[in-house]
Amino acid sequence: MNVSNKIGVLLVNQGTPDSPSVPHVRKYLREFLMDERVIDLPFLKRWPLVNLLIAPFRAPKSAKLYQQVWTNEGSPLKVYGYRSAQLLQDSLGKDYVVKLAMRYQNPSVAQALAELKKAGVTELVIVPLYPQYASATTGSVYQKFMELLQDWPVVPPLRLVPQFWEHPQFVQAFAKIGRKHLQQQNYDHVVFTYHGLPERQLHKDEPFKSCTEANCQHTLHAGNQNCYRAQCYATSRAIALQLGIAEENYTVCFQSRLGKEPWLQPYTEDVVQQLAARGIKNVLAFAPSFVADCLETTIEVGVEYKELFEEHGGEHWQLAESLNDDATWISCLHALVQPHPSTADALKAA
Ligand SMILES: C=CC1=C(C)c2cc3[nH]c(cc4nc(cc5[nH]c(cc1n2)c(C)c5CCC(=O)O)C(CCC(=O)O)=C4C)c(C)c3C=C
Ligand SMILES: [Fe+2]
Ligand SMILES: [Fe+2]
Repeated sequence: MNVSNKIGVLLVNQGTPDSPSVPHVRKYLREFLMDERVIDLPFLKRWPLVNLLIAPFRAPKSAKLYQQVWTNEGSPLKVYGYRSAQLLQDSLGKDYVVKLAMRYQNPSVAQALAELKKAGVTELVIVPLYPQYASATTGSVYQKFMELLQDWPVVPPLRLVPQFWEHPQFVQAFAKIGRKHLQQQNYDHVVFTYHGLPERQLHKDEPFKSCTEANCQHTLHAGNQNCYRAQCYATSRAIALQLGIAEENYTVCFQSRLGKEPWLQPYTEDVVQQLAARGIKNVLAFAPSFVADCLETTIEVGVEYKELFEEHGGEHWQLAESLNDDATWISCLHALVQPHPSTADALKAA
């Protein structure tokens, strides 16, 4: 019998509002922040915090920022997501069906999975688009899938792609973008700024109780290999090594803090001011926890930190653009989906 296998590939990113209007941004924030892995408080504390405090007050401010990044095609995160999905589809060929999903809002994970089911896929590969593991991101995507697959009478062979910060093509893709900037201009310093997390979230999975800033900053070992902070430092080391940037010429920091409790430190806003105070004039900033430009890169890093740097005496602050639809990044995605010949290829060869 001739069995034709089709492999469904789902690229999943964080999500973005359907439009930059206040009601759509509020709806997005509510869904996002009510995820227990994002705000890891009991429901009775999380619900009023999100629905009565954060979403109503943050939505109008965030909507104004979303209006600044919005393009004719929509939110950049989604536009680059669709482009990457199409390029990956072209690269993988007809034995694969590639879809994009957003963990929050649209296209929803449920909708994308239903489309893959309709397309008759017999295997699934889930690719959370987060280079470093965090419970709030990769963990949440995995959980969502496991919930949705509960309704499938036949659960197909499934592969959950893990964090990929050390994948050679991921590192090369960022290094290539950095090299282009370093050839155009002299920089005194490089900043690697990562999306932050509440510090407390790191200590939920520490079998060896070894997660400390000093420890995670320098080593990645069995005890902290799943630690987001340790992976962020390791990502920076890998990119810096490719670019020949010495340790004293770069700084790792964490952005986007929400609320009053301690998040991962050093905070990017403090680092920006300290660098300017040290007389650093030209900075190249990478944001390698994102694979596509979005509000958090274009506005927060590219506009807000730039203004802060200049206010404190800095002269030139440049955001290195994200991977977006870069060819090396698409080959990284291809390798993540197909690390070795697929079942379909093996069947064809037999
Ligand atoms: C408790 C709050 C938050 C945690 C924890 C968090 C983790 C986290 N987020 C990303 C990637 C993205 N975040 C984006 C937007 C965004 N993030 C938060 C809050 C937390 N994130 C908010 C409130 C928002 C909305 C924007 C705003 O109001 O500031 C986005 C999407 C940006 C877009 O253009 O739509 C991404 C992507 C990571 C990688 C991460 C933990 C590692
Ligand atoms: Fe976020
Ligand atoms: Fe750690």
